[in-house]
Amino acid sequence: MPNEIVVAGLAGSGVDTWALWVKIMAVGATATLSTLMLVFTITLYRNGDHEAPVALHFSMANLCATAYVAGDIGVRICLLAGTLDNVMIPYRVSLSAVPMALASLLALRQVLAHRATSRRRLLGTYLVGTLVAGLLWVDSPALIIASERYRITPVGVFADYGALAAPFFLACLATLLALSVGMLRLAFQASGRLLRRMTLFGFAVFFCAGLHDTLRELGMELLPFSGLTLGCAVFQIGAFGTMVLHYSHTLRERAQHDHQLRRLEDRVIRDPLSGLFNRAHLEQRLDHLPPGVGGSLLFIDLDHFKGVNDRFGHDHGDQLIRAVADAIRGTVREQDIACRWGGDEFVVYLADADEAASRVVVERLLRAFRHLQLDGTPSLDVGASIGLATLRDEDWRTTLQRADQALYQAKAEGRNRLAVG
Ligand SMILES: Nc1nc2c(ncn2[C@@H]2O[C@H](COP(=O)(O)OP(=O)(O)OP(=O)(O)O)[C@@H](O)[C@H]2O)c(=O)[nH]1
Repeated sequence: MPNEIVVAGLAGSGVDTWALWVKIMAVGATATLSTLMLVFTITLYRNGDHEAPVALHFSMANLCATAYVAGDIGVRICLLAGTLDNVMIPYRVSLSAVPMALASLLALRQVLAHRATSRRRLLGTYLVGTLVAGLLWVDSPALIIASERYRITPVGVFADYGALAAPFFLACLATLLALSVGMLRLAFQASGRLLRRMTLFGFAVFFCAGLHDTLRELGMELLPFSGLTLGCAVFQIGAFGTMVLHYSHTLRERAQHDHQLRRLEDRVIRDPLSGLFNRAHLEQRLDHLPPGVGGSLLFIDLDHFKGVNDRFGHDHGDQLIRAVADAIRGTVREQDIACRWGGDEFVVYLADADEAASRVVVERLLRAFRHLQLDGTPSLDVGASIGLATLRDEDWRTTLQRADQALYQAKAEGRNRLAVG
């Protein structure tokens, strides 16, 4: 049919620019969301998320939906531009997207039903979809599209169909129907899963739109526009929202998991009474100090601690250990390592501190220990004996032995003082 006659026929065909703008907005939304979904899918795969295959086939279906809408827009632009020479190209793009989308949805159904679906089976599904899509590009009265000719109706342009057209559209509809029923059953079994519920919703939208558009292609016009275009946009907006929710849920779960892991790690490396590091952790950290690193070790032992236990009871003794630990924590720096060595003994590694700097820290510690207040007791004048040794070119255990000897010296010299080893 000559173009002029076609364009003239379109003048009263109801092809309005508003419908074009709606479709352009729909394709903008679907294209953006498809891209975001694809990025999201890649992130799921990189994080080893078990929902990643679901997201992949879902994204594929969305990309096909985008191609469907884009092709549909191409047809409409050709109509408005009044040049129908190439209208069959976007028309075919749009129609080819249907079997491809169905293949993606079948693959989605397969992974939802059987997590361990073989790759060969999934590839087979996509191959069949591609072959059917390929048939749409062959002009033959025996196939789906008979020729390069088209039909003009009040709602748009339709291909000159071949013998397989009606079976093709009905097969697409039957596949959609079967998928919807299967999905319904799956969604019912896994009603708690947001992603699956969303799939169900998507199928409901797709099915209604697919039914409408199949009838429309077969000549029964219900609404003056293609339902799949808007159905795809609605579906994708919902699908993207679901993905965001799913991802935020995954992130929340991961944060909780990390928190629990940190708490467990803390239990392993900390002394439960004082909250300081335990001996094993200090030993491990000192074992991993780089060779030649500076610093010093303090060996602290409370004076007459047994007397506190005897006078005020074991609970007050525990309270004093906690108070001393707080005082140590409040005095040392972030990079230092303070540990409860055992009983009333504490060891502190002062990073990069020479003897002079360490003496300043010891002064502060002894001052902090004075007048520690425990519940229901008078202010305690807690004294501590401290042995100090700076790291040399030797094993840290040797340095600690020197600090320990210095501690005994401090005890011997009358307690509550510092001795350097
Ligand atoms: N309350 C309490 N007491 C503890 C804990 N661990 C050890 N002790 C007690 O701490 C006391 C340590 O006593 P000693 O090693 O004799 O030391 P001291 O009484 O401080 O005497 P000097 O070190 O010689 O000044 C012992 O009586 C232990 O039973 C604990 O976790 N809580």
